[in-house]
Amino acid sequence: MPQPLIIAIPKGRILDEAVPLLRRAGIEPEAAFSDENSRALRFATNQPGIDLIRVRAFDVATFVAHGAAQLGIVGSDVLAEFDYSELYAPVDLGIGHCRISVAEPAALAAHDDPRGWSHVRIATKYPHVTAAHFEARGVQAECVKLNGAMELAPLLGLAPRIVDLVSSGRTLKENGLVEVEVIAEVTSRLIVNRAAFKTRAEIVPLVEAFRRAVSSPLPLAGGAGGGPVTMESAT
Ligand SMILES: Nc1ncnc2c1ncn2[C@@H]1O[C@H](COP(=O)(O)OP(=O)(O)OP(=O)(O)O)[C@@H](O)[C@H]1O
Ligand SMILES: O=P(O)(O)OC[C@H]1O[C@H](OP(=O)(O)OP(=O)(O)O)[C@H](O)[C@@H]1O
Repeated sequence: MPQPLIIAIPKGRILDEAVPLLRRAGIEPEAAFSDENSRALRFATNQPGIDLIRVRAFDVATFVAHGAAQLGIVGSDVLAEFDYSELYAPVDLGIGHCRISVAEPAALAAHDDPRGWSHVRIATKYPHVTAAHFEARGVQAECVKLNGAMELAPLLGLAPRIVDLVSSGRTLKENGLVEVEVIAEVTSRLIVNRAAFKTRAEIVPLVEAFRRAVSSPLPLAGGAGGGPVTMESAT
């Protein structure tokens, strides 16, 4: 009996959108998976051949790239920051919509001209994405790495600008910042470890089940062809 496939799921805000998608792909996690009070990190599912782990968003990519998990769900922001060659991202899951943007205080933006920048100091959780974005147009970016609450940096003089995720824009607004450039649109992707994809035959139908789950807004009926994957049908 092969080891169960492990799918890494981020425990932050993507979790709520990921659970219905997992269900539509035929994967029903045990009850503790959606229980915020549970301290467990690895969970069984209705499929004996599939387990889930709940980890931090950035760590999903690390677990899957190193083969500790075979599949995962992760934002394209994280993929862009790490650029792991061991990862294959076959399905855009259409969840976790946001964008990665440059923002600065409204007062600075009022007289700022991004075309005149030659050097910028930026507080961000995404130093590689930030450096690559500015380098592409000949601007040197000096990054101060933060793991959250980037919006505080301009207010407290840590860096005049930030690069962070923006969705409704509420966080920027409530901290007196405005978006001045969009670097990239972000959605969550299904990722697969490339070596596992070649050696574990059951991954192909699982990827197809996710593809169908994205294109079908309703729970998929069981049965051959359009139904959710089972480990029996997958092998
Ligand atoms: N405001 C948002 N709207 C939509 N999607 C978002 C938003 N913020 C983050 N995301 C997506 O959700 C992923 C996880 O973000 P989240 O904010 O849950 O992580 P986090 O809590 O900062 O991570 P951690 O605490 O684990 O370091 C991001 O990588 C991104 O793809
Ligand atoms: O445009 P909005 O809809 O306000 O969303 C943007 C906020 O969402 C994310 O933070 P999150 O709430 O996940 O907190 P964290 O990054 O500090 O963990 C992001 O880092 C922004 O702060």
